[in-house]
Amino acid sequence: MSDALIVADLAVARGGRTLFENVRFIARPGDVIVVTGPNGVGKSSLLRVFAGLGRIERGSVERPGGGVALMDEAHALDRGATVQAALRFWARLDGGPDPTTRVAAALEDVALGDLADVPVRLLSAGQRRRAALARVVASGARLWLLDEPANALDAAALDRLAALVARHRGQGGIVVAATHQPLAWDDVQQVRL
Ligand SMILES: Nc1ncnc2c1ncn2[C@@H]1O[C@H](COP(=O)(O)OP(=O)(O)OP(=O)(O)O)[C@@H](O)[C@H]1O
Repeated sequence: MSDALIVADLAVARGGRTLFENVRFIARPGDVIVVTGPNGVGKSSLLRVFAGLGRIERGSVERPGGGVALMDEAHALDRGATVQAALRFWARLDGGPDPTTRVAAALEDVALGDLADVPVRLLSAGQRRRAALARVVASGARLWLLDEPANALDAAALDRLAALVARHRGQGGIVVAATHQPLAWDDVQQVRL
């Protein structure tokens, strides 16, 4: 297994229809890929394939070693649990040492430390998105797959997201983000579907 995400001549279908084809790129440690395109073109489907959750019609995807974390609506936090309990559940599933410490640090990273004991169902839309980002941060995975990470975020939260992405790439991480919003991140590769 290499340390890069290698995508070769990829085509993905859903419901018997080819969504896109001929997607190819290589993302090495420190690289950020921003995927754009109109509604329904298949951005979320592409991230699911990178996470190993979707079917490939043609081509290939080679994932880097070091784990994958997908932030999307399907990986919602337990609405009845407190923020920290919901995150610890995922941190334990993701594996690695000391989930409690990792979750506490990730909550500080997204400025949700003060809401650690609040039930997930009481969070605002932007706070929920920050909690979902904390799940990805706490996972310790090398490859972050972020589906619409900027949705519902205010200016301060957008700055923190950018800083966390910069820190992750500085540590040799790889980020693939699907977005409708312009992301003010430096030095990214664009993939348009
Ligand atoms: N489970 C499914 N079975 C069949 N088709 C599906 C399924 N899930 C999604 N699709 C279809 O696949 C296509 C791509 O959906 P996807 O969510 O990947 O697009 P997207 O580019 O992320 O869209 P958006 O910008 O609206 O978030 C859509 O036409 C959608 O209807």
